[in-house]
Amino acid sequence: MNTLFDNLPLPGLSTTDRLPSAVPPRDDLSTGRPAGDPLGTARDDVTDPVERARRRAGLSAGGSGRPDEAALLEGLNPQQRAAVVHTGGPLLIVAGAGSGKTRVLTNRIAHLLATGRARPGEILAITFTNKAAAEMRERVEHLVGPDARRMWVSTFHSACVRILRKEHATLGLRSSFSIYDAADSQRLMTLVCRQLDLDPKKYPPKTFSRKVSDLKNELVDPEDYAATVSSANSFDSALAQAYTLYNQRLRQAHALDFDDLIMVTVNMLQAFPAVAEHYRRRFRHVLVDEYQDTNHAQYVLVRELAGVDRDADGAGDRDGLPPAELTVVGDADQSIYAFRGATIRNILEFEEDYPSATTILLEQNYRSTQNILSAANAVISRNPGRRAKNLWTDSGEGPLVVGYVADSEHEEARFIAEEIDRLAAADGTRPGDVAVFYRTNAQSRALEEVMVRTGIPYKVVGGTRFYERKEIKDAVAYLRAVANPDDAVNLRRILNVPKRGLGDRAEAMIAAHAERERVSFGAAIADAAAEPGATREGRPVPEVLGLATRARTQVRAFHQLMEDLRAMDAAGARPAEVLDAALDRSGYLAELRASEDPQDATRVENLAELHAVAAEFSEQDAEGGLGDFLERVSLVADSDQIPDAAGQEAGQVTLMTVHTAKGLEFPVVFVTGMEDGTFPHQRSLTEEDQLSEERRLAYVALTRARQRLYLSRAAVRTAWGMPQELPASRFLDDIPGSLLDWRRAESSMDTLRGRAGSGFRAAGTGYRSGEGRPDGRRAPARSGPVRTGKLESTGARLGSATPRADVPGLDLGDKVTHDSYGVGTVVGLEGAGSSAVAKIDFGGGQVKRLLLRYSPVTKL
Ligand SMILES: Nc1ncnc2c1ncn2[C@@H]1O[C@H](COP(=O)(O)OP(=O)(O)OP(=O)(O)O)[C@@H](O)[C@H]1O
Ligand SMILES: [Mg+2]
Repeated sequence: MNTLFDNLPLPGLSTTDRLPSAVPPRDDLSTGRPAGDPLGTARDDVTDPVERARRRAGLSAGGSGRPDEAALLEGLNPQQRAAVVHTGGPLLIVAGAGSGKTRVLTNRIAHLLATGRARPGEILAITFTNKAAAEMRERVEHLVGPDARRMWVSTFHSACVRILRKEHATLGLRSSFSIYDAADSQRLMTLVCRQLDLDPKKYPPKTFSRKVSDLKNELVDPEDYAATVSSANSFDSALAQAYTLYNQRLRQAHALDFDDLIMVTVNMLQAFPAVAEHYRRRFRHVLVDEYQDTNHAQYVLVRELAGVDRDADGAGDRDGLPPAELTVVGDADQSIYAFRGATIRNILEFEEDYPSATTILLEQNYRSTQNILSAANAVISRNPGRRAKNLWTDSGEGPLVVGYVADSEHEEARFIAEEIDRLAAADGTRPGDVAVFYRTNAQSRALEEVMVRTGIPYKVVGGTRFYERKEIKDAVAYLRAVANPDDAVNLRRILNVPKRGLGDRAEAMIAAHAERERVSFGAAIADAAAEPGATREGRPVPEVLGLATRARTQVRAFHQLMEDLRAMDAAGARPAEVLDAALDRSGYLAELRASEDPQDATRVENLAELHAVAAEFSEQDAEGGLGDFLERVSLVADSDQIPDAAGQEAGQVTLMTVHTAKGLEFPVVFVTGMEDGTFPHQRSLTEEDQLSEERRLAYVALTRARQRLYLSRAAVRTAWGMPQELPASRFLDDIPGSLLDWRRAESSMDTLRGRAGSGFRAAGTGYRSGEGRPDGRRAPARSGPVRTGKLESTGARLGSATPRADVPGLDLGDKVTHDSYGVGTVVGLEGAGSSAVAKIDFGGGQVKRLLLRYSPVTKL
C-alpha cells in the first residue's frame, strides 16, 4: 500500500519545528479544589478569585509535587480502585453512564505518576474533546505539578497533528501544512469534480466528500479503493477517480483533511518503523476515554502506538519492546457516532483483540438519582443484543422525571423558560446548572427566541459555529495562505475577496497554468505576477496565458500583499498583527465598514472577536507563531465552546445537541422534542440499526442529568416551514408511568384546548409571548445574535488580562457616534492600544462591545 505522501518531492523548507502546545490549559481552569476532592472531580465551588489565587499559590509553594497515594484512592469503590492500581496487560473498563469511568482514568494517570510507575513524558491520554483534555491535564497537573505538562493529553486529532508536525519531513510535508475542515474539503472536492467533468446531479461533490471521509476512516486509500471497483459501476469508478485526484490536490497544497490526520499518521507509523519505534519507546501508557466512539482508523492508531500485535496474544514484542500498558474506558450503550464510522465492535470485541486483557465493570452510578437512572435504563434496555448492566445509585430516588406535552415548539420553549425561573425561585437553581438538549441544531431557534425574550442568559453550543462564518473563514483563509503559500483552496477563496477584478476567468487561467506547468496554484500566482521577461533560477518564468493586462496588475498587487504578509510572519509578527495587516491592506475591513448592510456591522464585530482570540493566543503562548495559531483554530470543536466551571458560575443556560453533551453532566436537564420523527430522528424510523443508535443517544441525553430531568414534546412542530403533527416519542412510552410526573399530559391539553381554543396558554404563566416580563428583567446584551461560546468567554478574559484601560480620547460617559449603530454613550473601557475595547450603549437595549481598531467611533 502506498502512503499518501509517496513520491512527494522534499520541499527542503525550513523545519523550524515549534511543538504545538496542544490546547494549553486555560488560566481560569487552574482553580483551587474543594477539600476532600483531591482531583477536583466534584464541582469547583471556589468563586472568589482571590481565594483561588491563594490556593493556587499555596499549592505551588507547598510544591512537593507528589500526592499521597492513599489520597488518590480515597472515596473510590473497590472496582474503581482496582482499575486505578491495575498493572500489566491491557485494561478494559466498561460501565454505564456516570459510573466514574472518566474519573478513574484521571486518577489512574495521577496514580501512575504518584507511585513513580510512569514519568509524565511516558503518558498518552486520548479524550473526546479538547476541552475534556484540558480539564484532565489540569487536574493531573494540579496534583503532580508542572512536570505533568510533559504528558500528552489530547484528542486523537490533536495528538496526530502534534506527531505530524514533528515528523513532517518524513512525509515530505511542509511543517506549516494546512488542515482542511469539512467545508474546505468539500470545496476542494467540488473543484476536483468540475475538473473531471462530473455531472454534479449524478455525482454530488458533497456525497463524494462524505464517501471519501468514510473510506479514510476505514484506512482505504485511493489505490485500494480503485482496485475494488468494477468498471461497470460508473458511480464507484467516478468516485475512485475523484478520490485519487482529490488526494493529489491535497498533497500539492501541502494540506491534510481532517480524516487524513489519523490516516496519514497510521500510514506513517506503519511505513516507517523507526518513527513508530520512537513513539513506542516514548509512550509506555496509552489511555483512551470514550473508546466506544473510536472508528477503525483510530482503533489501528491505538494499536500502532501501543505496539500490540494483533495475533500475538497481546504480547506483541515489536521492536524488542514490550507493548505499552493500554487502558480503554467506554460504554457500548453510549456509542453515538456510527455516522462518522465509529464502531461499537471496538469495545465489544476488545477482549478478543487483546486476549490478555483484564476487564473491570463499574456498577455504581454517582451522577444521577434513582428515578433518572431507572428511566434511562428503561429506554436503553429495549436495544437488542446489548450486554445487560446493573447500574445502581445510593443517592436516593429524587424527584420524578417531569413530562410535558406542549402545543407547539414555541410553547415548549416557554414552558422551559418558566420552569427555569420557577426552579431559581424555589431552590436557587442557577442558569448555569441547566442544560437544554435537542436532537438537531435547527431546533434551537424557538428556544433561543424565548430565552432572549425572557432575559434568561443562555449560550448555544454548536450550530453555525464561529469559525464557519463567512467573514471568519475569509480572514482565516488569508492567514492560511500566508502560512502555506501552496494552499490552493484558501488562495482561491481569497483571490477575489474583496473584489479586485480577479473573477472566475482569471482564476481559471491561473488554474490552467498550474495544471500545465505542474506547479501549485500558489506558484502559478507567482508566475502570473512576474514581470514580462523575468527569470527564476536562471530560467524564464513561463507566461500565464489568457490574463488581461488589468488582471495581471491585480495579480501582482495580490501577490505582493501575500508576500509582504509572509515577510511579516517570518520576521516574528504576532498572529493578531498579521491578521490586522491582512484585513487592512486587502481592503476587506474597509469594504465592510463602508457597507450599509447591518449584517456587515456584525461581521466587523466577529472579526474583532477573531483578533481578540489571536491576541489571547499570544498572551498564553508568546512563542506561538501563525502555524500554531491556525492549528488551534482548526481543532476547535463544538464541545469546546461549553462553558467551563467559570462560565457556569457566570450563569448561562447551555443549549446544545445531545451529541455535544457526551461526557458532561448538569444538575438540571431538559430533553426537548421527544417525538417520533424528531427524537428518534425521522431517518431512523425504518432502520433497526439506526433506531438502536437513536436509543443510545436518548440514553446519553437522559443520563446527563444529576437531580432533575424534564422530557418535553410538542404536539405540533414546524419543520421546513410545515407544521406537522408528531406522535409521542417511542422512548417516552418505554419509561414506566410510575417514574413520570406529567405536568401537562395530552389528555389535559385536549380539554384545555377545547376551552381556550388555539390561543391557549398554560394556566398561571403570568405573561404571554411579546409581553414584557413582570419582573422587568432586561435581556442580556450579548445573548441572542452573537451565538458563539468563544465570544462570551474571550471577551471576559480580554478584559481581565488587560485590566488597565487606556483608550486615548475616550472616557466613561462620552457621547460617540458609530457609522452603523448611531449615537451612543461609553459605559465601559477595556484594554489598550490595538486591543482597546469600548462598551457603548446605543439605546434601546443595544449595548455593544466594540474593538475600536476595527469599529472606530467618533467622539461628539
Ligand atoms: N467514587 C466516587 N465517589 C463520588 N463521586 C464519584 C465517584 N466516582 C465518580 N464520581 C462522580 O460521578 C460523576 C460521574 O463520573 P464520570 O463523569 O467520571 O462518569 P463516566 O462514567 O465517565 O460518565 P459518562 O459515561 O457519562 O462519561 C462525576 O461527578 C464524578 O465526580
Ligand atoms: Mg466519561
